Amino acid sequence: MRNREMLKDKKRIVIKVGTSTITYAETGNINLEKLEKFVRILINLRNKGKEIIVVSSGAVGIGRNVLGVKSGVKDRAVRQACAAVGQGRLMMMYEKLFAEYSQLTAQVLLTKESIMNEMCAQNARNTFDELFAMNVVPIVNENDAISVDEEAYGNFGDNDTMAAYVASLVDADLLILMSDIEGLYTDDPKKNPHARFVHTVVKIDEELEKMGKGAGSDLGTGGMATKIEAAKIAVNSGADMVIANGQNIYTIHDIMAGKKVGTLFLSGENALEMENSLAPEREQYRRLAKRKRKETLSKKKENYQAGGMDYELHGSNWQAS
Ligand SMILES: Nc1ncnc2c1ncn2[C@@H]1O[C@H](COP(=O)(O)OP(=O)(O)O)[C@@H](O)[C@H]1O
Ligand SMILES: N[C@@H](CCC(=O)OP(=O)(O)O)C(=O)O
Repeated sequence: MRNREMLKDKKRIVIKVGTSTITYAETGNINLEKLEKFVRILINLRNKGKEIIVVSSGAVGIGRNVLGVKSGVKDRAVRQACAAVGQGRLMMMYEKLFAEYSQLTAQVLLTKESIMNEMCAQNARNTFDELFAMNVVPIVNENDAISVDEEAYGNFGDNDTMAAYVASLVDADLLILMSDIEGLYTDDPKKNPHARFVHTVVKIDEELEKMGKGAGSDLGTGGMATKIEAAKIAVNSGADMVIANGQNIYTIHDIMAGKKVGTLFLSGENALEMENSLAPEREQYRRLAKRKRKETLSKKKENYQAGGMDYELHGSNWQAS
């Protein structure tokens, strides 16, 4: 379990790619080479018998690019128009690439209501089940052209949490978020050079939540904060989650092979197993640390004695008096 072997056996997998993964940051154009590789990886996973759902961002970025709209436009109608144009272009590219391997795809555009309203959610669940039965790969995005943030349910705004809701809706056992960074650090490494990488998360607590800051680029939405939100939803629904760098899209192979790439968030059952398996190692470490502390203390005492100095015990530490 601890060496991520269990990832090999995952059957129903939701894979989310961010705008930064499928477009060139400098030009905003689609990265065709990467998209093609991505599609091949997905078909290969299908060939292995996995059930795949793709959550793909990119509608707004691609639409902006083809319409020549400058980045950073905040006007909602413009953004939604960009999404409407971009979504078509995005889907056309996926269709074309999947068709090369005779793999059928389906566009599923969701709103927050379609997940939060139990009747809509049941409909969506039935649709996904039917698509799986028909061997179709669903390609999901938020219905950006119509979703608004003021109404009863609001909108997702970011595909990280939406992908987690989708994973929960279809009872996926793994959610993979391909990002522009290799995973979670203790702080945004673009701003804090001392940030350390986190390989595995067993428990999402307040301290961990504080690590996740906003997006690091103009293209990204949500940053690490929404990915931690997504992790909470995923692990609570019983799916493990991995955040990895989409720069090298073949990393998906490594994840599925159980290699130690990205940050793995363990779901309840797996987290418990990990905790238990770590217990003897922790105990061993505690004993070792205690022995080392004792050795250091007696060395200190010896040094005081050798130097003819007076010393006394302060708490559990020898200090010169
Ligand atoms: N604790 C953190 N660890 C890693 N990245 C972080 C952290 N806090 C904020 N970030 C930022 O989140 C970004 C990734 O999210 P985002 O910009 O939404 O891109 P994407 O949509 O490609 O996932 C990183 O590039 C980084 O700048
Ligand atoms: N639904 C939006 C993407 C929102 C989003 O989360 O974007 P990203 O941070 O690039 O994954 C779109 O397709 O442009």
